[in-house]
Amino acid sequence: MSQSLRITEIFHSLQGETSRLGLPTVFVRLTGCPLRCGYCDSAYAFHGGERMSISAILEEVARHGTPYVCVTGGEPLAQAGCHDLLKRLCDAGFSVSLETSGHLPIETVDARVSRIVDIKTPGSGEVEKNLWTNLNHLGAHDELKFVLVHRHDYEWARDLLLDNGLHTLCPVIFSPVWESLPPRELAEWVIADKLPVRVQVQLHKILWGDKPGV
Ligand SMILES: C[S@@+](CC[C@H](N)C(=O)[O-])C[C@H]1O[C@@H](n2cnc3c(N)ncnc32)[C@H](O)[C@@H]1O
Ligand SMILES: Nc1nc2[nH]cc(C(=O)O)c2c(=O)[nH]1
Ligand code: SF4
Ligand SMILES: [Mg+2]
Repeated sequence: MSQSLRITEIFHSLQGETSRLGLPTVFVRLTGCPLRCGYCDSAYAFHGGERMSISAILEEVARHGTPYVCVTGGEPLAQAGCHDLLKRLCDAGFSVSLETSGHLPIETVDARVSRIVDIKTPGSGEVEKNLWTNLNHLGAHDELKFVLVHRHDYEWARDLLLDNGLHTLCPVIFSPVWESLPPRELAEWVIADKLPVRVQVQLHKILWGDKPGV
């Protein structure tokens, strides 16, 4: 039997995060996640979904006719078939990014994929799940991301960044939790501390609000 993955949704939108911000992109959201971040905007992907073969996923992605694909979830790497899916998307010529929680090993991901690796903060409730050895496998086309709940998260992330020179590994994003940490406050903290990070607000939520499929 050919390999299948559990899929919550496949949709076409503008990339709302990372250095690919604003690019028309097809999103493949895999079902299931072993973490429970308090702020998660994708909890509808924890359960359910529909089994799809990798060929059927590729067909659906290709139907949208755009070169950029973002594989997300849920936690995509929690499904064994994710590695094959990423490889097949790259083989088909797509420019692929992966959103991952940083809880599972990233070194086995196809080298052509741009890996966006969250570092979970104390405010997420999942800080103890960070797999710190992932930091040894980052390259220039990957990105590290901190999603921040409050000032304490900011100071924790800032100190971790500066103590370990994380910005020398790959670009680093600081993003406020939507409608929790005011983006302007985060912007002013980063300016005051002259941090070598990119402050980013989720573009798709500014455009369409916080809902599935955008
Ligand atoms: C839904 S997660 C899926 C991928 C993976 N499980 C992870 O956590 O990276 C995709 C991205 O959305 C971020 N995110 C989730 N809820 C958010 C919220 N309420 N505000 C801002 N970013 C959020 C996550 O931190 C992560 O960077
Ligand atoms: N437009 C849009 N951009 C995104 N970038 C990462 C997303 C995600 O949920 O991982 C996402 C999403 O859900 N929508
Ligand atoms: S790891 Fe990602 S999908 Fe899972 S709960 Fe956290 S933000 Fe949501
Ligand atoms: Mg999202």
